[in-house]
Amino acid sequence: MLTRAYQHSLRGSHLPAGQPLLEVDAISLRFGGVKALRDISFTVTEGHIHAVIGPNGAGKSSLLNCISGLYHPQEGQIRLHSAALGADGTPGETRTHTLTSLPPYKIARLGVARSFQNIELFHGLTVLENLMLGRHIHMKHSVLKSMLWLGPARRQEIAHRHLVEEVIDLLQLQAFRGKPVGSLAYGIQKRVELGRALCLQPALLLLDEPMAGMNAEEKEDMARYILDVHELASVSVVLIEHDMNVVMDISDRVSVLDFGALIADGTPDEVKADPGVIEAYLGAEEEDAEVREAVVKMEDQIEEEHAADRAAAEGTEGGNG
Ligand SMILES: Nc1ncnc2c1ncn2[C@@H]1O[C@H](COP(=O)(O)OP(=O)(O)OP(=O)(O)O)[C@@H](O)[C@H]1O
Repeated sequence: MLTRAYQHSLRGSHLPAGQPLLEVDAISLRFGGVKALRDISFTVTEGHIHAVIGPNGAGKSSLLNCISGLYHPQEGQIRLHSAALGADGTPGETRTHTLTSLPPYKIARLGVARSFQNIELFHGLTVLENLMLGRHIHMKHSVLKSMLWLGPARRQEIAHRHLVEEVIDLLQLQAFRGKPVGSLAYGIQKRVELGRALCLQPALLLLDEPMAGMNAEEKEDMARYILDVHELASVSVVLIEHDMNVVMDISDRVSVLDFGALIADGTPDEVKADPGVIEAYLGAEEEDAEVREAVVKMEDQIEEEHAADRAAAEGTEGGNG
């Protein structure tokens, strides 16, 4: 819940809602003989939560890595649209940036912020320090000088602190502000990671499985925070998720990957009813069930062998006594 009115906009884009923000246009990515992405096209709309879902190995993280510049697809283009802010505060001239050939830091400067599947925070630093590091792109003075309170760096730090405090408030991190990130529960660390990406004032927020490894209650909390980021801060989000049920309630649009191909792209209701999607997910579930069954059988066998060993050892001890 909001506790006060916010002064800073956390949204880095000035495009009107409903316009194309990110266009993924016929991208293909190969690793040697592995085709991780095959001719993928879809559009992310300004103001949307756009989920990309798919079973393990479908290509979701590869796609996110292409958008954020960690991977460069061999074919196709990814374009980001932006608008300058006019003097009267309304959106001005629009520009298109081709991301496909840019390095990650330039893509981040254009306002594309991301969180990672495995938490990538500084575990020895506090929540506040980690969030301040999320502001580095907007800082003229180094973070080190700011931490040392030197001259103009101090004024800069105060301005950035205001924004960071609003992120802390939005994500209800007040109780953890001064604690080292490494000492916090996993679910809170994931929230701090979301906060750090938000501190960039992103035009587009890329979240890579923000609910991975969480129990049902933690997943529900995280979904609530993502909705708050979207509704209260109006930030557009691309959300990668493995679990179809988690994203259906909060997404405006869903793209489904399977074996590197886009098998569906539509509203949650359209995607849920798509026979190809149902088959891909049922297939994956059946495979999971087969693996689980094999593991149970193996564990039973190991247990039987241990029991036989123990019985033999007891028999030997009895004989010696
Ligand atoms: N750096 C890499 N080198 C070689 N192969 C890779 C690399 N990254 C991904 N792949 C391969 O590309 C395919 C897609 O993997 P990716 O991690 O994108 O899938 P995913 O949908 O994110 O899976 P998960 O849900 O398990 O995270 C897989 O076959 C994977 O082994």
